Amino acid sequence: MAKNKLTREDALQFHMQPTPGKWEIQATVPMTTQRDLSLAYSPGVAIPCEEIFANPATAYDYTNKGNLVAVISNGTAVLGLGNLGALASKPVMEGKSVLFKRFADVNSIDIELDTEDPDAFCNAVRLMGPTFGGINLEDIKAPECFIIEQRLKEEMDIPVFHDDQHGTAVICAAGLLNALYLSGKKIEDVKIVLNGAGAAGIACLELLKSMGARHDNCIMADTKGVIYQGRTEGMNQWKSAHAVVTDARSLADAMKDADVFLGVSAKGAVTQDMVASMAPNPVIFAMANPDPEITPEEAHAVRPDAIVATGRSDYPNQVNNVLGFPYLFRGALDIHARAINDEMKIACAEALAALAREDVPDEVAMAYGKKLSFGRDYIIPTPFDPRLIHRIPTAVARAGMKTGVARRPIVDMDAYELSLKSRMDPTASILRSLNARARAAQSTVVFAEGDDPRVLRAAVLYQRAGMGKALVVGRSDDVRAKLTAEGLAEAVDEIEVVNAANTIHLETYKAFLYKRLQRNGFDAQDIHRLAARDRHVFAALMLAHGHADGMVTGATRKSAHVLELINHVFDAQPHDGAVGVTAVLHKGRIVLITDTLVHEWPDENDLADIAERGASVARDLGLEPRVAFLSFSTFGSPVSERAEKMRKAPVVLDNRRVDFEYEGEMTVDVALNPRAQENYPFSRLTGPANVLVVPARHSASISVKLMQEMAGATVIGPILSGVGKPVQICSTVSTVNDILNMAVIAACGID
Ligand SMILES: NC(=O)C1=CN([C@@H]2O[C@H](COP(=O)(O)OP(=O)(O)OC[C@H]3O[C@@H](n4cnc5c(N)ncnc54)[C@H](OP(=O)(O)O)[C@@H]3O)[C@@H](O)[C@H]2O)C=CC1
Ligand SMILES: CC(=O)C(=O)O
Ligand SMILES: [Mg+2]
Repeated sequence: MAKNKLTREDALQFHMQPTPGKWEIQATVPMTTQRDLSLAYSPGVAIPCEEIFANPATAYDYTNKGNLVAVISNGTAVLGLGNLGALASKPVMEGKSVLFKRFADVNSIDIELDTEDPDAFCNAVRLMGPTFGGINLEDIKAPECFIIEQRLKEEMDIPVFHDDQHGTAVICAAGLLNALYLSGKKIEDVKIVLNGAGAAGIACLELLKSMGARHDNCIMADTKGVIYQGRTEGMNQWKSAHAVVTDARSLADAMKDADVFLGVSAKGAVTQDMVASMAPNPVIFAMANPDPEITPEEAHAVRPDAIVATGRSDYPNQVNNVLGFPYLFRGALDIHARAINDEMKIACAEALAALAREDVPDEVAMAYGKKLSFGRDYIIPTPFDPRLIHRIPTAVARAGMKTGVARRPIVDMDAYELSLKSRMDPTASILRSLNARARAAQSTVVFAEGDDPRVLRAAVLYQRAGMGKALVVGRSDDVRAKLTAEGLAEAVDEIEVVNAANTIHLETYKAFLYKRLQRNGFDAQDIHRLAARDRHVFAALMLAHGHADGMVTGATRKSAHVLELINHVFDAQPHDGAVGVTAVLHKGRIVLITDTLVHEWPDENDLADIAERGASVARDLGLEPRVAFLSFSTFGSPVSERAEKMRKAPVVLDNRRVDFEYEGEMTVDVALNPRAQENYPFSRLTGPANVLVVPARHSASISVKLMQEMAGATVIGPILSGVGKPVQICSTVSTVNDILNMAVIAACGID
């Protein structure tokens, strides 16, 4: 079943926030000083221009050409939505660009050309050749796409690849190899019916035939029905090449006794009756996007013996070209290929099929919240498989070198494989695995501030993402009005609103609170006010009594105030061992900064406690902790009274015999930079620190906010640790995503 229900509103919000669209450009060189300007621009820029003029191959050394791919469309076949035109295709093309970056670290820009004329299209693309290392054509309808691709391949000296044709064919072939293996059938013997005789359909059938499928066993159909020999209506030369002698005229006729159905046509093109008439153990790839020809539920209802795949990410077996184009181009770019040829495509298909049969690493299981193993529901690797980046491009590059399209062959393949591994951003996998853990935990999270639209959105997202149950503290009519104003009216019935008026536990909560606070100047009336009217306290009481597994608050009030209120219910004071740990993610690195919430001016013993909590949170996030005690001096120089406690804290830890690395005092550059660390060979850190213990809360706050504002770092936290229950306090400037991240941390039980 499709698990993660997406609404139109979700999709539109995603595309609007934080800025319209899905990507932006950043400089990779410093652009701060006069000298930087003179190098990046005139006069310095003249030198590489002259070098490239003298030797064009050096464009790969002095410009971004070698890692830049254009995603180009005219919008004539946008997914399965039809001819929406150039402008409306832009979200898909921006999407392909970010997939290039995310999965294979290929820089990519989208270009939408407002023409249906193949000549005009080819001219525009050809003239852009010098800019790019490769051209990925996308969502251009058949038959024009065949003419365009063929011409551009002839006219350009960089890879030109129509993703909907060859990307789809490669993934379809990989999935089919494995599906047939599982159903005990051979490609030479099976009867294949393919619906949709366009870009994807023609290319799929051609590749499968080159891999052994027999012409007479393959029937192709389009909107006019079966493409039989002698048909004249709606034909073209590409369809004619696949016409067969057959009595079948409709798709239903063709599907009778078929072993394989491949759909690259449109939503709902296949009925349950058609599926029911197929041969035993049928293979059904309903690849139309965004909605398949038939859903897996519908297909399985009539044929439980079928292996079913779709193009979507919310069902098992996603047969989608996202598994192909990033890695095909990565391999091609890395050998400065002139083209992506058939051998490279087949190498890609075989490598993907082989990968799916291997043991799946735990990391992937974490990302998907379940163990995957080769079988009917796992015939093809999942897009988040971290092995793809080093396994597929190497296979593609090898095939390219063997077939002579490499301008710069790779000499050391082992080193190449290693360099591919290091391209991927480890922070992405941390966030992904937290999400997966939350999904597996299915925790009930109480969102204390149900009067804030950001909180409501986060609560709805939490629940819709299948993480568990979201409870929001608030008044039902107010929540309803706010959700409706946010365009989320249908979510009103999805999330549960909780408050003092609708709980049966109010008296229990009050008794608990009275017991804790009666000797601190609180009388019965104060207790009633706190328990019944303060949403932070009410949510904390729910958590304390096991009526929720985690709580999130702090979006509407300063964290110090919120912490004070939480302290009525939990022991979250400095002397209780509570600590705030903030994760800062930037440029593929993650560091935890602590204490960002509880201790104003910790002494050396507090600092040692803080280090222990920081190390524990690091382990919870999947990091092996290396703790640095930070100051403005390193190992006693310069001497300063203010640095004294940072010098003493490691000594306190020495006596505690903790099981993680720590060192200090040191400046932040020594903590983070391995070269700066070389000056201190006696240091006990074996690498850059990932937990930074700072001298005071104000320095913590300054560091985190500086990273956020100046560098655009992603900040998660402060994660409140040491309270014994997952209470997470976000900041008043939190976005919906920040609040959701805190809910995920709470849901994972990190405390
Ligand atoms: N999963 C994946 O990775 C991919 C999936 N696709 C999907 O494949 C589909 C086609 O894309 P593409 O090849 O680029 O588009 P094209 O426009 O090039 O081709 C579409 C083809 O589908 C046929 N068709 C359309 N509707 C029906 C129908 N109801 N019954 C039978 N045939 C139909 C058309 O028939 P006619 O010739 O008679 O007009 C045409 O032959 C889309 O849904 C797209 O999302 C595409 C690429 C990748
Ligand atoms: C996946 C894709 O490229 C398409 O559906 O068009
Ligand atoms: Mg496409």
